[in-house]
Amino acid sequence: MAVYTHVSAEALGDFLARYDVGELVSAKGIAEGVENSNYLVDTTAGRFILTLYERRVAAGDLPYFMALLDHLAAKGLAVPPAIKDRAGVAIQTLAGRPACLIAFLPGVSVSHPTVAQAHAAGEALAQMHVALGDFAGDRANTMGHAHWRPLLDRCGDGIDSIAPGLFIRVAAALDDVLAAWPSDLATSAIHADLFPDNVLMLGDRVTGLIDFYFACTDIRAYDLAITHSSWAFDASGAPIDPAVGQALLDGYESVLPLTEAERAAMPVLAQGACIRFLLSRAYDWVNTPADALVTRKDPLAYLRRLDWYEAHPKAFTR
Ligand SMILES: Nc1ncnc2c1ncn2[C@@H]1O[C@H](COP(=O)(O)OP(=O)(O)O)[C@@H](O)[C@H]1O
Ligand SMILES: N[C@@H](CCOP(=O)(O)O)C(=O)O
Repeated sequence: MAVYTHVSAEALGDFLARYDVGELVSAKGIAEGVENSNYLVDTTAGRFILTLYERRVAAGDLPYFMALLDHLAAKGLAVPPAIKDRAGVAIQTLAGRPACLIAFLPGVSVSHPTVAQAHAAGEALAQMHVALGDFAGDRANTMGHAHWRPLLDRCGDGIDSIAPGLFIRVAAALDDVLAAWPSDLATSAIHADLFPDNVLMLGDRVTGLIDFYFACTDIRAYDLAITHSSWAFDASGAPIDPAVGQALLDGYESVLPLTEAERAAMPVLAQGACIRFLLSRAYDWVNTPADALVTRKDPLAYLRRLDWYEAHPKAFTR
């Protein structure tokens, strides 16, 4: 459940009155997601998403995220731009939180991607990278590789309560990955969290890419590695049909072929992706009470993926 901030009907009605979006009909908290509070809002003019930014989203980063969404939407990509009120303002304050009213996109996120769906997601990621080639915005990756050791240190010994020996296991993997981390690959704005739950689909068609709140400037192929680490495995971290992971890569390369240097770096980028999500999940696991409303995500699913990438160094070889 991810509704951290309650918005009263009165406050929402006053908020919507700033916009040309009709009258409030209904509003329901959305259970999916872990970062922000999201409501599905129906008005007499249509359907919208109301997002109140919590936790890891800094208000100062919102102009970057909104500019990125406007850039992609202007190029015809299926992303949800924020709606502007009558004064042209997109980033608002509601119930004491930064808040945006966002275009609703149709589609559902798949739990068990098929080959065709993974191929379409890979294509959509590459199309996004192409469209971001001339995006001027810049945001440092606050969850990037330079932050992983400090994050592991902040988890501390507590991480061993998740699995005995986890601290030492992650520290060793981190040493290897940081020693091999590439410094010469193309960078651009990346999504950095394109998990299946952030891709809306109807059948085999991508109808929306959402949740850009980790977007940042980083290695472009790292975005593909993050996406692979989330699409090619099930929720427990076990690899699903290898054809699904391959279809994701094929879909990506049908639009934007990898360079040889990018392909060679994919194993270390994928292991880095595993460490990044293992650590953020572990930090949340250790710091979120087991009875909190939000569902904690399993850090060990990312340890299993890390094990798999380490054991399959040729997974990205043609
Ligand atoms: N623009 C949108 N159109 C349709 N549904 C959306 C949209 N944005 C979010 N959602 C729904 O809300 C859920 C949570 O959104 P998300 O941005 O992933 O939250 P969080 O940032 O908390 O992880 C999504 O899984 C999806 O069901
Ligand atoms: N995708 C991350 C957590 C971020 O959650 P999201 O719902 O905002 O995508 C993970 O699975 O660890």
